[in-house]
Amino acid sequence: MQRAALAPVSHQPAHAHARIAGGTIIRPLRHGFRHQLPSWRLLSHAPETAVYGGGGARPGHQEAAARPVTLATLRGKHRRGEPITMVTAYDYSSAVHVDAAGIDLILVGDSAAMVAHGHDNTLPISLDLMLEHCRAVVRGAPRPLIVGDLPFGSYESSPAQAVESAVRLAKEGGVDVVKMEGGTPSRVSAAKAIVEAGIAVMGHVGLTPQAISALGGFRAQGKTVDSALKVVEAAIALQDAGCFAVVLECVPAPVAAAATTALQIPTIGIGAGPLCSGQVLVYHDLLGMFQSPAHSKVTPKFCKQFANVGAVISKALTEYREEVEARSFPDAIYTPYKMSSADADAFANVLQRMGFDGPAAAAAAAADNYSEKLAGRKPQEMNTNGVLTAPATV
Ligand SMILES: Nc1nc(=O)c2c([nH]1)NC[C@@H]1CN(c3ccc(C(=O)N[C@@H](CCC(=O)O)C(=O)O)cc3)CN21
Ligand SMILES: CC(C)C(=O)C(=O)O
Repeated sequence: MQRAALAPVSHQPAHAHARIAGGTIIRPLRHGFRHQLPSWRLLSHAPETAVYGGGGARPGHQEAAARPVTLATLRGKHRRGEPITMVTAYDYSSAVHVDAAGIDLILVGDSAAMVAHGHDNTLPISLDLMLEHCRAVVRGAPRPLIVGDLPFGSYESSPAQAVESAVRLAKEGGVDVVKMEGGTPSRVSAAKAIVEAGIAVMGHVGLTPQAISALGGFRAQGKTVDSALKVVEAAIALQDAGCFAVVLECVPAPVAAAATTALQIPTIGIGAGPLCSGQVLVYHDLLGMFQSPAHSKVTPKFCKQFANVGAVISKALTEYREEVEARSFPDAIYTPYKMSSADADAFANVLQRMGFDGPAAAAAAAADNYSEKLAGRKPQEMNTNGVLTAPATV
């Protein structure tokens, strides 16, 4: 599939990895792997209709026509003043939904520690666990650019440690780019080292949740002149280090506006107001996944709930429980595997001859209701042991 857009070769180090080859933008990491390892060719057991495992990238599949988002796509949007969209995802099914919604970027965020694993903050998640989340998301979303979050403890010690961890996210996690928190000189050096290693970096300033200990909680940043200047300066330093974009988290709108105007690269806001180049929200927050009073207390107030998915899930689960308890599920429609009545009779006879009278009677009674001769007809009432209590009526 020939991709149409041709990006100008950038002078910026962060963009250097979007190579041009024969008029086609090659995504060096995730899509590079896909082209080397086409699962539908190498796996003889892959069904013709394979969907899991990246069916979307398969030639001839309708989604193969969709052009994957690249750094060049983002640069184009930013140049034209078009907002950039980003959402977190942590697993295959959420990634499928985010891809289908046409979102530009997926962040496999370390917020997974909280929303997927139930921790109170983002510190506990390991690089190995982040890699599992990244791999699942990559399989679900062939179109968006995928950002892997460097977790706490995986990049602070040295630029070498940062490069090592970023390489693992790209190589083992299959992500396109990485994100790291902070704009102090040591973080800027780490960002520069990762970019020089050939992996594009998204910066993250303002509220950096991995610094919860030093910040004294999930607190908005940049609310005084000094701290506002620090946020903007950190963003500029990250740009100079070669970052292709910067997340601005929990800062007042004037701070975000100043940073967005000062930078040549896009800013992605969360709790930073509308004057950013793009926006990001946590998947579970925007869907309204957590409804309990305890959870709504820790849902940031900047988050709009675009749906009430948690209520839909709770209702469905409750109805399922009630129907199983009432033995109204599964009924005949959801009991699809049929035995011929001849086989069912023979089966009951064999059981009886072996001395299993109870099981023989149960099999015969079930055959009256669920064998092929009555396929699709209404099941009979069962007693509390799950045994049919009346012969089938037509
Ligand atoms: N579900 C979820 N959504 C997020 O946006 C998110 C996470 N988890 N985990 C990682 C970080 C932590 N984030 C947070 C968490 C809490 C507040 C919060 O409670 N903020 C206060 C305001 C604090 C202040 O005024 O200084 C609020 O009431 O919104 C903000 C950002 C954003 N990120
Ligand atoms: C809140 C966003 C920006 C993030 O870093 C995460 O989800 O981990």
